[in-house]
Amino acid sequence: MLETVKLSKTFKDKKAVDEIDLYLQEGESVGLLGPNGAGKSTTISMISSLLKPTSGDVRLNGKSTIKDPSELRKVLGVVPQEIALYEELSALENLKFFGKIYQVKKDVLDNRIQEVLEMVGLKDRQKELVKTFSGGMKRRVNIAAALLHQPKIIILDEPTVGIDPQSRNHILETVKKLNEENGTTVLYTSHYMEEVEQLCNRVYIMDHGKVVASGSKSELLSILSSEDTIQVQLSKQSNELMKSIKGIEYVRQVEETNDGLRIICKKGSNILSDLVHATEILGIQISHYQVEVPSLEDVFLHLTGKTLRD
Ligand SMILES: Nc1ncnc2c1ncn2[C@@H]1O[C@H](COP(=O)(O)OP(=O)(O)OP(=O)(O)O)[C@@H](O)[C@H]1O
Repeated sequence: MLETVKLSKTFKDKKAVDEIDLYLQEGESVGLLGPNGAGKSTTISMISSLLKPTSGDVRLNGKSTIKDPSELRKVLGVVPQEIALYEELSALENLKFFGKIYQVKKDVLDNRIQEVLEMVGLKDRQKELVKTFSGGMKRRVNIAAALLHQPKIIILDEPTVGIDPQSRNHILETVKKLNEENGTTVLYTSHYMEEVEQLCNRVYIMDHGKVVASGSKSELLSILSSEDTIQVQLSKQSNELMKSIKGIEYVRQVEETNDGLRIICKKGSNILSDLVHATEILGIQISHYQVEVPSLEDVFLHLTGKTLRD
């Protein structure tokens, strides 16, 4: 349906997006994950025809949207990171204004505004001025505006950053419903792995302008199937123990935790007996030992060396 082909953007000498190939199939909900500066917003701006790529293409049903974005504009709704609303107008007045911009027909606009207000849970607040709204409520008005022309595809750029939990839940539920009940195709960028796990059936992980991995959750988790992550609680912390564990050839990474160590090592290795041996020499007791079930967050850390909130 919608795809990017070797999509790239360079700002002066900075390659913000580097030959990205993404695709969205009709009815899918796809996550775009990456740390700050990975290139997510730049990618989204190019997909939405708000920013011209340095090279590469964006295609809707095989046709370039860079040469002619008119078809894309009809079927795409974009919720940008920045709130773009008139503070001195009510939610209703803002939506009337956006309805005109999106060229929603006059005879259906009033009904459509009520529908989208219902979707984002702001029907009973529609007459209040936007300047009196919380950040989360403003973002919900933004989402409502992007939905006015009944887009087949919606792109949301980190819609839940810095907002109250009630609005966050509303937004997540709205996006889920849009995808599952209305069949709207969704591209959702986020720092929050759990949101993407909840909402999306496929994920792209971006870092330094490139896609470093993509696939369903189970496909991404299989990246880690060659490794075990082990949490150990110890009677005391010891640099010497860290050093000795780090020195074992099948150990890939060791981190200190609040009460012990987190060890990433080759699957099926003999870490328990080596650990027992090393702690005994140093007079340290192991109070708990657990092999972790990996999460997408672990995959992300493995691929980028960063946590999502870095
Ligand atoms: N207009 C611009 N001029 C120069 N550099 C830019 C511009 N826009 C983005 N960049 C740079 O491009 C890189 C990618 O930025 P982008 O905003 O796309 O990342 P992001 O993944 O969306 O990050 P965040 O999660 O912080 O929004 C960053 O290094 C950023 O500083």
